[in-house]
Amino acid sequence: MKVTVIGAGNMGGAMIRGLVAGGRVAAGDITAVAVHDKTLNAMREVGVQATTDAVAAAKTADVVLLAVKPWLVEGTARQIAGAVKDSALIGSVAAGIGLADLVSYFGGDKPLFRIMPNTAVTVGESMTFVTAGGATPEQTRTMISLFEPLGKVMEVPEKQFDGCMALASCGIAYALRYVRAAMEGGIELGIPPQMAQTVVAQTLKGAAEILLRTGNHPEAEIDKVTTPGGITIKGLNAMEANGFTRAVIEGLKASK
Ligand SMILES: NC(=O)C1=CN([C@@H]2O[C@H](COP(=O)(O)OP(=O)(O)OC[C@H]3O[C@@H](n4cnc5c(N)ncnc54)[C@H](O)[C@@H]3O)[C@@H](O)[C@H]2O)C=CC1
Ligand SMILES: O=C(O)[C@@H]1CCC=N1
Repeated sequence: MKVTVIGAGNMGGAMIRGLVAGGRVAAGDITAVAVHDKTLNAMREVGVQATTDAVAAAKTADVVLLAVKPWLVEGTARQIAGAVKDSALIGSVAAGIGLADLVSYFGGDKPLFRIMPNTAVTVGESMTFVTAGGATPEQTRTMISLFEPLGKVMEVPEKQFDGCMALASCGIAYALRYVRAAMEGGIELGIPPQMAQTVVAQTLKGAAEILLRTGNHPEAEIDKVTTPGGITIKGLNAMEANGFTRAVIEGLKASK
C-alpha cells in the first residue's frame, strides 16, 4: 500500500513518523510532500520518500492524506483531484473542512475521510477519530487500520467530529496546560520544576490508566481520594471556587 502525505509539519510529520514506527506500511512506500528543503531532508532521514511534487505523489498513491493548514486544503485538493486513482482513499486531517467540502473538491464518487489525530501520534498514544463518506466498510477498515498503531481510533458520525476534536486534538493542549499550571503550583510549594513535571505527568498517566482500565466515572475515583475533613476536598473546593470546571467547559465550547 502506497501512502502519500501532503504537508509534513507538526501533524503530517508526526503521522509519517508514527506510520513508519507502526510498521503497517513500509517506509519506502510512504511519500511526504513538502515545500521546504529542511522538511524534505528531515523526512528522508526518517526513511520515507520526499518530494515537492504533490501531483506525481498523488498519482501512484493508494492512500492520500492531506495535512496542510485548513485554508490550503482546497487549493491542494483541487491541484491533485484529477491525478488520484479512482480507488484511492483520500483523508484530510484539517480542522473545519467537512465531508461536503471534500466532496466538492474531489467529487462524490471517491472514498473520502475526515481524520482527526492528536500530537500523541508521536508516542503511539493518539486519540484519533475517523469519519467516512462514500467509502465501503472495507475501505473504512483499511483507513482505520493505518492509524491503529498510532493509538486509539474511533469511527464517529460527522456530527460528533468537532466535539471529539475539541476533546482530544485540542484537548491534549488543555491537558498540557493543566500540567503547566500544576507545575507552577508545585514550584510555589517548593518542588523543583523538572521534578514537578515528572510528578504531574505520572499523576495524570495514573489517573488516565485508572479510567481506561476500569471505565469508572471520575467522580467515583475522586471519592476514594477525598477524605472527609481532609486536604483534597479543600483543594478541590478552592479550585471550583476559582472556576475550574466552568473554565474547562467554556474552553471546549470555544474550540471551534
Ligand atoms: N497540530 C495539531 O495538533 C493538529 C493539526 N491538525 C490539522 O493538521 C493540519 C496541519 O496542521 P499542522 O501540522 O499543525 O501545521 P504545520 O504548519 O505544522 O504543517 C503544515 C505543513 O504543510 C506544508 N505545506 C503548505 N503547503 C503545502 C503544499 N502545497 N504541499 C506540501 N506541503 C505544504 C507547510 O510547509 C507545513 O510544513 C491542519 O489542517 C490542522 O487543522 C489536526 C489535528 C491536530
Ligand atoms: O488548533 C487547531 O486548529 C488544530 C486542530 C486541532 C488541533 N490543532
